[in-house]
Amino acid sequence: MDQLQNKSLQRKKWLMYLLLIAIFMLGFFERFAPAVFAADLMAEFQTSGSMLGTMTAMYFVTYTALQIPAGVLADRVGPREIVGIGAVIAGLGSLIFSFAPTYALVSIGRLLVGLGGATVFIGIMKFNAEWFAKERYGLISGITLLLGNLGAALSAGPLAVLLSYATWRNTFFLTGLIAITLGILIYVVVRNSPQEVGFNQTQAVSRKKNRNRWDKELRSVFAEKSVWPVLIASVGTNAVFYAFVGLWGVPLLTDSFQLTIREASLYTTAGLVGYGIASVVIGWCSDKAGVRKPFVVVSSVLACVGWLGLLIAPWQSGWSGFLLYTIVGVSAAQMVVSFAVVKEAVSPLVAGMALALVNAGVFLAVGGIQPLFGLIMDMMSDGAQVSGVSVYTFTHYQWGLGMMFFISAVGMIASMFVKETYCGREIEMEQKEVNEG
Ligand SMILES: NCCCC[C@H](N)C(=O)NCC(=O)O
Repeated sequence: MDQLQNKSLQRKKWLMYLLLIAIFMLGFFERFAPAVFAADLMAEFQTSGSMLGTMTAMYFVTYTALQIPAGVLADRVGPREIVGIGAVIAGLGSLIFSFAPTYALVSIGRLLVGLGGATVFIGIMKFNAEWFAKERYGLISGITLLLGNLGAALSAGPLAVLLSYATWRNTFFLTGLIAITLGILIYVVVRNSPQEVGFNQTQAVSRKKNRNRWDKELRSVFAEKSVWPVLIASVGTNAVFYAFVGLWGVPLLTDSFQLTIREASLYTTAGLVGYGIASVVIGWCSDKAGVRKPFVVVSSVLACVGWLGLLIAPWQSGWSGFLLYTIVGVSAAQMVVSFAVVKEAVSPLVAGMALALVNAGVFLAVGGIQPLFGLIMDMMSDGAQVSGVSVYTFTHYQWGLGMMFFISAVGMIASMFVKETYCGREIEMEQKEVNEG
């Protein structure tokens, strides 16, 4: 390939990546935006908090349930089709949400947003695997997760400001239109691999050559021993962190140290910022070093240190609290290397399924850890309530933190069993040996 061709290929690749990342960020925005509208939604539909929770949870349930099918489709059909169509479905869901006159219809809208959105992350990770050099997979995965989380951050602060000018209906109407437009553009512009635009310099194996049955392949991914330690290690770092910042991280500080919600959110923000920055740094460092496992193990150890610190160290609100929240956030960036390991441990033909399995596992774990944390605190509390709301002290939270430490310790043990994939070079060497032999 001459220099001119290479330049044109690079331009096309980044344009396609930009379109995909735009819909990924929009998806993250939609995922968390209902939190900002909670009061408006409850008032408009005359719902209780639990009904509102059920409606917003529809997104997560659908999203999680569809991860594996999305992985199968990413491998068998391709990112262009699944993300393009998924974005249009999510956009239609968002439009229905914005017009819905009833609770039932607003819930259907939310469900469609989850259904369409479920294809996006796995689609991008598959696209990255096909289009970017394997030596850069860690870095590009880190950048992808960082940008997605930026979409989540936009749904918190800036959306709250925007709400003084626009209603939730206008906001979802606009995001719906943007999602549909992006979906169409993705379908038209994105190509699944460089071969599709006439270049033949990728490590990807053409889907056309794959005549295996998808269910057999999926079973082979579930049976792949090297995937499970990665998943357990990721639960011990990433799932515990998400479960904490998503629910218990703020009340722990307001109940134990009498901080305001605004002050307490600064600590979870510190964790998220640490997570975002560390995602890019760990991906880059792992690519540069040419190894994955040491980064997985060190992150798991860091998670244990962070949770143990929150559990037994004499920390307070202030720098010590910020430090511990940041440590558990930084450790969660292990996910970037975890995704790279599973992608490299399996054949490129089933990379989407393997990535989906780990992502779905982490989502499921977050959904389990959050109520378990509350349940443990309820079991340990004397049932004291103020205006019908349970009152917890730091001692109650310590039981929940103990569970977090336990999960991270199990993850750390699992991390020792993670396979070293040498950034994909191992598979390449094995394939070379097979070809030569
Ligand atoms: N509830 C959040 C789980 C996060 C899992 C994983 N770290 C992630 O960010 N996945 C990206 C996605 O949007 O699926």
